[in-house]
Amino acid sequence: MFTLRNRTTVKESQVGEAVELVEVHKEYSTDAGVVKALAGVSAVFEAGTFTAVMGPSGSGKSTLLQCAAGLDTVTSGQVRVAGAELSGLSSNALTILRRDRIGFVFQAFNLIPSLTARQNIELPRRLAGRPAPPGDVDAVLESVGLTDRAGHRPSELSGGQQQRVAIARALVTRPDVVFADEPTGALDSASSREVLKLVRGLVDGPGLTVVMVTHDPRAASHADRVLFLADGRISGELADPTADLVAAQLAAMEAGA
Ligand SMILES: Nc1ncnc2c1ncn2[C@@H]1O[C@H](COP(=O)(O)OP(=O)(O)OP(=O)(O)O)[C@@H](O)[C@H]1O
Repeated sequence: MFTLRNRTTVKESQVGEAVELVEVHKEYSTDAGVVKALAGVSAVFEAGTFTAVMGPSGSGKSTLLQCAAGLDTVTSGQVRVAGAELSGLSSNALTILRRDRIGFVFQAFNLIPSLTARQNIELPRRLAGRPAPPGDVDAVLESVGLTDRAGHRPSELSGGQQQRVAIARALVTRPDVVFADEPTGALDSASSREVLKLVRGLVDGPGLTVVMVTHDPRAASHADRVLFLADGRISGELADPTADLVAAQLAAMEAGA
């Protein structure tokens, strides 16, 4: 299993809140007027936990993820990641925080077709001018079960394997938090299960914090809890979710209950 940085000592961020949002508002100005994507979201994501974020289309899930990961700025409110308040950081410090402490996994695997799995994993660190030690790349390849596929290009890998390469790429910087936006959205159910088991293992083993947007109740059932969003607000929360309970909650939301 891949070992996160300083696992011999307990990091401050692993015993408290890895991510905290306080009264976060996010508005977009459009030709049609102002869109309130987030309308006062407060949430804590404890270190070493796995949270699924669900809700109807347009409820603000991706915006929440983008703001929490420092990929987008908030209109008002605060976002803290690993103890740092994002709006208080210079753009340089924010870049370093994102590079060193945060991983991001998308629905589209976003792999470079001409590069091998290993080269794809190495790419972000190379572009940042800080190549990963080969041992680190070996460790993440092993942690996602792709040691024997390191030399394969994306076209030679299944969808599930490609997403595992994308996860390894997010892990090679040894982040505290991984944000995943519909990571199983493009996968069949068997590959989805494989990827979700892997993610679950990264939380249970090395103690990663994972925040995952999904539309799929079965995917959400792998998480420790589900946060439900509606109209840019948190409308509910479910601990120890099962697929049936999640589906029932979503159906109730759709029915306006
Ligand atoms: N860059 C943007 N400019 C203008 N409006 C935006 C922008 N990004 C998101 N929005 C709007 O903000 C609201 C929330 O969008 P968001 O993508 O966060 O929802 P979502 O819950 O992730 O939706 P989906 O499940 O369909 O992906 C929507 O009304 C959307 O149209």
